[in-house]
Amino acid sequence: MSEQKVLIDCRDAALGYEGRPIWEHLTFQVRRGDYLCIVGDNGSGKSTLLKSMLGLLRPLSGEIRLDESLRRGAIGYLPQQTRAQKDFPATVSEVVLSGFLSARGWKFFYTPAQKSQALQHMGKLGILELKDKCYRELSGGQQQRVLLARALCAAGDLLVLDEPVTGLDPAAADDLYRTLRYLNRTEGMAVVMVTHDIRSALRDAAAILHAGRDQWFLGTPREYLASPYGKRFGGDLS
Ligand SMILES: Nc1ncnc2c1ncn2[C@@H]1O[C@H](COP(=O)(O)OP(=O)(O)OP(=O)(O)O)[C@@H](O)[C@H]1O
Repeated sequence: MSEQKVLIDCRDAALGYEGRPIWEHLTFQVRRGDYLCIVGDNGSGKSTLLKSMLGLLRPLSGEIRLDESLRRGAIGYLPQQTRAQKDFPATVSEVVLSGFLSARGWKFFYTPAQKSQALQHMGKLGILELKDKCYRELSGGQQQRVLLARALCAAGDLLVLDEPVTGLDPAAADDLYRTLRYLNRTEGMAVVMVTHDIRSALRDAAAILHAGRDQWFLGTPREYLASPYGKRFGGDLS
């Protein structure tokens, strides 16, 4: 068992709306350096869980406890992109820097430290040369990198991603996964990702949480493949 700091501690939680639970008796932890993929059919409750993890939806019972830094807003969140966002008329730098908005408080300008951090994140994600370009003129893969750099500005130890490769071609998707592996393995960031890409979940995740209609399953990729949920995919880990 990892000795890393616990970021999210979910204990016997029931999650849902108007008193009707979608998840029941949900218990799991996310620690620094974890890589958790949340999978399951459409409508099975994945977004409901993300909203609860982000503190946007209160559990019906039980509790989801967030580490102090997360409660102060240090969560890098990459939401599903809407069409309107794809057409956002701002430069790449402006979009990346907006990741600091919640930390900026009453100030009107970004601090030199924030500007330099934003440049570092852009460098790390290979988009530095795009910094003065207009966001809406970029490819889908480049846009996701910009949004990831933006999420890193807000992130402390945790990145939360909602179907991040939707609409990307296989090469761009692989690029994004490689970057996430780097952030996870080299920088120790915890990654929590909702995904329909079961192959990448089996390859990269340390744990898979399956949202089922009546019950959920949590285990390693190997345990998942041996479970009734994973057997459906009939794949292997090679
Ligand atoms: N605000 C809400 N109020 C009431 N019910 C909701 C609300 N949001 C979602 N639901 C219901 O909760 C259930 C789970 O929805 P959720 O969006 O969490 O599923 P999902 O697994 O993320 O689906 P998808 O893969 O399609 O994104 C669905 O039956 C949905 O209709």
